[in-house]
Parts: sequence; structure tokens; C-alpha cells
Amino acid sequence: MNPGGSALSWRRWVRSAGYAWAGIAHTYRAQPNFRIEVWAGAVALGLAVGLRVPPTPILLACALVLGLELLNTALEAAVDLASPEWQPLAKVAKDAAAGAVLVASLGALLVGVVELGPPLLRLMTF
Ligand SMILES: Nc1ncnc2c1ncn2[C@@H]1O[C@H](COP(=O)(O)OP(=O)(O)OP(=O)(O)O)[C@@H](O)[C@H]1O
Repeated sequence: MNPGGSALSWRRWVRSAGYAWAGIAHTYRAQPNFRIEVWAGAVALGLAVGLRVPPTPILLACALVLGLELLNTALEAAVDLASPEWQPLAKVAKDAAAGAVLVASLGALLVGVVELGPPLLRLMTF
């Protein structure tokens, strides 16, 4: 961290983006759920484009799920570091973070069904 650096420093931004990308790449390699969510989102976006429905709600739902999965991974690592032994509070932290991902995933599923369901049904009935 460089507290004296300019907030608009291009090099600083690129370095921060590199760290962020490392976190995303690590999560993609280490978390099967994240890989499933990435590919499910890609398929849903492809369908939205192919069926000519607005892709923005699906894009936002995907960003929410993937962002929360990244936070869940960060929290799991922090809890494992702080409390490798079994602790009731560690359980609360991990379970609540997993719950956040589940809530967002169910919301994303709903968005997908509402957006893609009707045009897919029309396609299948014609
Ligand atoms: N240190 C701990 N103390 C208490 N309970 C824990 C602890 N570590 C894990 N758990 C319990 O085990 C569950 C699974 O934790 P774990 O770290 O294995 O995540 P995971 O199932 O591998 O999640 P993911 O698949 O996202 O990596 C947690 O939700 C929590 O209920």
C-alpha cells in the first residue's frame, strides 16, 4: 500500500487489478461452485442474446452471484486462518456467507426463469 500515491495513478490501478484478477483466478481454480456459476451465467447470457431479450438483468444477477461467491471464498480463507479449530462463531460466519450465495443464486435463477422462460416456451411451441 502506498498512502502518499496519487489516487489517479494508472500503475497503481493496474497493480490492484492484477491482485483482484489473482483472487478471481484462484477462486475459479479452487471452487467448483464458482466454475459452475461462471458457466451457467455464460449460457444464460448467450441465451438472452440469442433470444433477443434484454441481457442486463441476467448480467446483474450473474455479477451479484459471482461477487458474493468471491466474498464467500475470502471469508472462508480468513476464518480458516483465524480459527482452524472448530468454533461456533466460525460456523456462524461460514454458514451465513454460504447463505448469502444461496439467496443470490435463487434470485438469479428466478431472473433467468422470468426472462428466458417465455421466449423459450414460444420457441418450443412453434
Ligand atoms: N472452523 C470451523 N468452525 C466451525 N464450523 C466450521 C468450521 N469450518 C467449517 N465449518 C462448518 O463446515 C461448513 C463447511 O465449511 P468449509 O470450510 O468446508 O466450506 P465448504 O463446504 O468447503 O464451502 P465451499 O464449497 O464454498 O468451499 C461450514 O459452513 C461450517 O458449518
